[in-house]
Amino acid sequence: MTDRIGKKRAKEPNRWSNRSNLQTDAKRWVIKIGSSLLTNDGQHLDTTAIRAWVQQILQLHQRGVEVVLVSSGSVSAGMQRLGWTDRPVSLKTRQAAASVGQSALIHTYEKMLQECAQPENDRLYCGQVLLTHDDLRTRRRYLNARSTLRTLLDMNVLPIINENDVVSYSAINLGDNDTLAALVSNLLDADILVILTDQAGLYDADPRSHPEATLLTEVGAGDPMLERIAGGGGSRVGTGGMLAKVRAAARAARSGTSTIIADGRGPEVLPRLQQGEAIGTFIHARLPKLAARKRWLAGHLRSHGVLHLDQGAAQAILEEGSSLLPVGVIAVEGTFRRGDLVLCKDPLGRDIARGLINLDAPVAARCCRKQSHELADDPEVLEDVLIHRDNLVINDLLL
Ligand SMILES: Nc1ncnc2c1ncn2[C@@H]1O[C@H](COP(=O)(O)OP(=O)(O)O)[C@@H](O)[C@H]1O
Ligand SMILES: N[C@@H](CCC(=O)OP(=O)(O)O)C(=O)O
Repeated sequence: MTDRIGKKRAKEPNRWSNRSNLQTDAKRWVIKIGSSLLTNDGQHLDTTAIRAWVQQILQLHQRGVEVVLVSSGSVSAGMQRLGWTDRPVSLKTRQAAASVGQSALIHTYEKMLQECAQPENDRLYCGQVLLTHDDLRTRRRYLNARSTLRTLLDMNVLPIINENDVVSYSAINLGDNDTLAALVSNLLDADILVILTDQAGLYDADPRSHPEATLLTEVGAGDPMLERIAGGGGSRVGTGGMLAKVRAAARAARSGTSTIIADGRGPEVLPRLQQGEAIGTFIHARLPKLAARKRWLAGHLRSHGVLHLDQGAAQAILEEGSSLLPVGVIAVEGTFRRGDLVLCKDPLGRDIARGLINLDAPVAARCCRKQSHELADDPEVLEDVLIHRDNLVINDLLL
């Protein structure tokens, strides 16, 4: 198995972008810290380790990196507070432990952020975000979650995300936070997803049962080989295991986000990654972010409205790759909302493009034919571009 992977890897690095550059250039990071790492024996939060990660996150912040933290640990923290020694198995006891533990978990992060703050730097506050499966599947809630997270980032706040274990029930819960972290990476178009765990990265076999296993340094997301070597479920404490991490990397790659799996106990692991060091396993997204986004858009079947374009606007988006401005739109149809997919038609009624619109339908309707300066005083006109070119996919058949 090692040989097969070895041969493949020997050919592949040329096809991939330089990992060191990707790491140093990444401006928005989603960092996931798993249960196995956060706890001592699965029972207590390891506050010394949490302090070290908080210090590292503060360093990233100082270097202009936006960080979103996905942190497990609520069940373990709850066990600690409740004096339980065995991990709860029934859904209701697990939910109860999570309820008690989540506040302890956030309290620990807040305390560490306060203790590690440097007087010369602005204080970094954290905001708790608990998400369920439904929040990410339902378009409206998805957009709300995205907008809240973006606002927190704009306000320079560290969002700390966990699954809302108290209301998630087994049939629909995400289960492991690797999946949640990948979905959040898609939601926010993260530049990089860093999954910190209790191993140095992804090995060609489970290092617990195969001490001779070799660490893989660079692989491609979605390679079926990875699922085979990633073994089954997680450790005694963790939920998803390496398999969930490999699948999360494939999911993150859909938005062009590459993933790093690394040892969370490694000294200064986050700042060193940010400086481009080759630590852990780098899972390349293969497609650049913009191409991944456009592919996702192209596959999005359901449109919520239509924009009728004049000839100038049709030409500008088809031939010059421009964004769509309100001045080139003659009329709008449909009851779409900001963030929905809409079709663009030219004066002959042909579907020439599809894209994500920046305004709700009534606001878009009153912007038609108007120049940007005519819209400057309208508080509901949140953007002067109707569809940004990065969110626009042209109908190739017409070119
Ligand atoms: N190929 C592999 N490489 C590395 N670890 C593996 C592999 N296959 C299975 N594992 C196991 O996955 C565990 C990490 O997953 P998990 O316990 O869910 O961690 P976390 O709580 O950090 O999400 C490791 O401790 C390791 O035993
Ligand atoms: N939401 C749960 C975490 C679930 C879990 O263990 O996930 P993971 O750390 O990915 O193995 C908690 O906070 O305890």
